[in-house]
Amino acid sequence: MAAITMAEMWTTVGSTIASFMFVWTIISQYCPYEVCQFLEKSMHRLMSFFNPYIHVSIHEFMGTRLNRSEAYAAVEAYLSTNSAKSAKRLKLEMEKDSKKIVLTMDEYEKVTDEFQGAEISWALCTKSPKPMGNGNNSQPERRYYNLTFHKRYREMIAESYLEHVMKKGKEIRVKNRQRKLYTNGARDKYAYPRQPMWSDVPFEHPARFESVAMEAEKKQEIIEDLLTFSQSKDFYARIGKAWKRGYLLYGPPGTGKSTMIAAMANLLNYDVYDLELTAVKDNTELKKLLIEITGKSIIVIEDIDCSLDLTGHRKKKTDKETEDKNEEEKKQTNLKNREGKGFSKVTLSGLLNFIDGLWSACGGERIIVFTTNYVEKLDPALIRRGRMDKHIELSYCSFEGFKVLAKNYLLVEAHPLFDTIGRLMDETKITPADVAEALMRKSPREDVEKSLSKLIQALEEAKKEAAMKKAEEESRVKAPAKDDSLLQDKKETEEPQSLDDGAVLL
Ligand SMILES: Nc1ncnc2c1ncn2[C@@H]1O[C@H](COP(=O)(O)OP(=O)(O)OP(=O)(O)O)[C@@H](O)[C@H]1O
Ligand SMILES: [Mg+2]
Repeated sequence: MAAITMAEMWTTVGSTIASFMFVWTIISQYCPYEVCQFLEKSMHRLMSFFNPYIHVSIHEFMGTRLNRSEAYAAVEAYLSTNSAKSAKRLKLEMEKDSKKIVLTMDEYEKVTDEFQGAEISWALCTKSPKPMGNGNNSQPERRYYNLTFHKRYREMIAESYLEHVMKKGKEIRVKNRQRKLYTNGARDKYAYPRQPMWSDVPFEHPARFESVAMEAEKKQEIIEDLLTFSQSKDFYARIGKAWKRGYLLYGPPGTGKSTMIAAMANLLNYDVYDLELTAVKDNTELKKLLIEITGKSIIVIEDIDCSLDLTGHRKKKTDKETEDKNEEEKKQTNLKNREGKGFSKVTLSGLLNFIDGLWSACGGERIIVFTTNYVEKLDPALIRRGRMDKHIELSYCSFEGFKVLAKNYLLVEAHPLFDTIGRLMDETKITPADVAEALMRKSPREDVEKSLSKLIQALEEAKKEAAMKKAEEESRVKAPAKDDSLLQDKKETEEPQSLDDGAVLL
C-alpha cells in the first residue's frame, strides 16, 4: 500500500514538474524577453524568501567579452581537482599558455566541497544573452559558476572560504601554466602593427638545483633564500619594501651561472625575462620594458660588465695606461653596441632606477639577476647590498661538485678512480663545464671507467697547462729583475768613478 502511495506521489511530483516546464516553455517562447525576465526575477524573489540557501554567482566575463574574469578562472582551476573526482560529465580543456590538460565539470554538473564543517555546492550554469534588436541572437551563452551554501555559513564563506578558493585556484593556475622565456632583442621596432615590447617562447630549460655542481651547504642556502623570498609577500609589505630581490652571480666562464638562473626559475616556477641592454634605446624604453614585466619572474642581465659602458663615468683615471685601457674598452663596447641592435643610450642611473626606482615596485615578486665574469669591473653602486642583495660566486669545480656531476652523468656515487680525480682536483683548476664535457658519453658503448679516465686526462692536461703558464709568468717577472741587477752592477762600477771624479775635483 505504502509502495503504491510512493509511486503515486512520485507520479504527481513528476507530472507537476512536467506541466510547470511546459508552461514555462510556452511563456518563454511567446512572451517578450522583458516579461520573461520579470517573471524569472519574481520567482527567484519568492523562492529566496523561503529558501535558507544563499547563492553566489561568478561570471566568466564581466562587461565586455574581452577579458576573462580572474575569479572565474581561479574557481575553474580550484574545482578541477574536485570535479575530476566527483563530477560525472567532464570537459577536457587546454587553456592558452597552459602546459597541462585540465578536466573541468561540464555545464549543469554539480560538485560539492567541504570547508570548516560546511557543505558547499558548486554548479556550472549558462545564461542566454539578451537578444539583439533585430531578433538575431548570435552571441554565445554566458557561463557562470553558482556557489550555494546555507545562510548560517554566510560569514565564514565571505571571510575565509572564498579567499581560500582564490588562493588555491591561483596556485593551481601558476603550476599548470606554460612558463615563458621573454626577450627584448627580437623586436622589429618599425613593424606595423606595433609589436609588443617582449617576445616570448616556452621556457623549457631542464636545469634543476639537484643537478648543479656546487657544495651542498652553499646550494641549500641559495634554495632557502629563494623559497623564503617567494613566501614573504606579507613580510615585504610590513617592512615597506618592494617585493623583489637581486642576485649577482659571478665567476669564470663555464661555472654554471646561466644554469643556475634556469634552476632558480624551475624551482620557483617563474618566467624569465632576458634583458638585452644593448637593444634598449634609452632609459625611457627601459622603463617601458619594466612596466610590461609581470610578477613571478626573473629578470636577467647576462654579462653586465660588457653590456654597456656603465662604469666609465665614475672611474678615477689613475695614470695614462689605465686611461688608455678604459678608452679602448669604451670603444669596444660602443662598437659592440653599434654592431648589435643600435646605439643604446641607457645610463648607469637609468639602470639603477630600473632596479630599485619607484617603477621597480610595479608587479611585485620579481628577482633580478646579473651575471658577470669580472665582478671587479662593476660600479659599486650597481651591486651594493639592497640592489644586489645576494652575491654568489660560482667557481671552479670542487670534488663535491664533481660527485654531483658524476651522479648525474654516469649514475655513480663511488668508484676506485675517484681518489685520483680528487687529488688532481686539489692540484689544479677545472670548470664544471669542462668536467661535464669529459663525462659526456660520446658513444653508447662508453662505460663509466672510460668517462672517468677522460676526465683524469683533462685534469692532467689542465695541470700541465697551468704549470707552463706559471713558468712563463715567473720568467717574465724574473727578466726585468735581471735587467735591474745589470743596471745596478753598472751603477756600482760607475759610482767609484764619480767619487774618484769628486776626489779629483776636491
Ligand atoms: N655548476 C654547474 N653544475 C652543473 N653543470 C654545469 C655547471 N657549470 C657548468 N655546467 C655545464 O656547463 C655548461 C655551461 O655552463 P653555463 O652556461 O651555466 O656557464 P656560465 O657560467 O653561464 O658561463 P659564461 O660565463 O660563459 O656565460 C652547462 O650547459 C652545464 O652543462
Ligand atoms: Mg652564461
